[in-house]
Amino acid sequence: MTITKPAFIDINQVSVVYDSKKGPVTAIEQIDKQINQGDFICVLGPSGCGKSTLLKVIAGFIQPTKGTCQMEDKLITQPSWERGVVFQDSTLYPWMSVQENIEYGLKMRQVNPTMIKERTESILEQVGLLHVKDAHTFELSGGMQQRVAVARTLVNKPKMILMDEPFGALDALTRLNMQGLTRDLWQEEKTTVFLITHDIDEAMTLGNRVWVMSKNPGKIEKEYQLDYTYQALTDERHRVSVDDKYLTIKNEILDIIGA
Ligand SMILES: Nc1ncnc2c1ncn2[C@@H]1O[C@H](COP(=O)(O)OP(=O)(O)OP(=O)(O)O)[C@@H](O)[C@H]1O
Repeated sequence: MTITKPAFIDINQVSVVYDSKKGPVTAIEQIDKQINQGDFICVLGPSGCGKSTLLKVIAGFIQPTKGTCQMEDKLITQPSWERGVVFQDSTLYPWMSVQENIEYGLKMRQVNPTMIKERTESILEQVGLLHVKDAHTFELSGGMQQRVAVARTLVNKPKMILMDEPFGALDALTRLNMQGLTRDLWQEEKTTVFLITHDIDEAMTLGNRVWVMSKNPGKIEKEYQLDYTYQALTDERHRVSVDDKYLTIKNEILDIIGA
């Protein structure tokens, strides 16, 4: 008898229909996908195709109208620290220092104080914020604030991190730095990442799997399994070589999303 391990995340025939003033809106329809532990999934698609809706189902913020979403064989029915979420404009607490913002979730969960101290120092170092740990978050640049948001999520040691256009508001250079940091943390922490972006290069150079969605109804049109992110991990300057295959896939994606 073969015993098959349950998928880490099992998105099983999920549809979400919102009620709106103009009537029901089908945001996503019959999405059927599995995510493996350790995957870095990047999701691309035109505006309104249901990317954030899918993230909210996995995070447990909303329930599917049809179908189910499970994590390690357990139905996802509510948000959990096991699935940390980072938004483009993650709100930090302005009256708290960087360190206090990061510690807050652990304190709420009544984690032991020695462990809180150890984990917070370690994550501050990993994201390069140790030198500003006592600063207020409003004193930091946008890129640094996003580092705090990522650190605040990772300090909980979530099994999965869900990111909704996390670098959308950052300038090009800061964005590149944050992409590199996210890739390194994914590798170091062996976590699972689900990241929504509008940037095809970002998706192709970060994800080991790229899901491309189309709209009306929102569904996953195509999946690419890529190894550019592993190339970047081993390259001294964290770059990937843009080969013919890369350009062909990028053009295919552009065609699917109708850009
Ligand atoms: N709470 C809601 N009530 C009604 N309709 C909604 C709600 N949230 C989203 N929608 C609709 O569902 C569809 C999918 O929205 P969603 O935000 O998931 O798309 P998206 O791909 O993330 O878009 P974007 O790239 O612009 O952020 C859209 O038509 C949107 O207007």
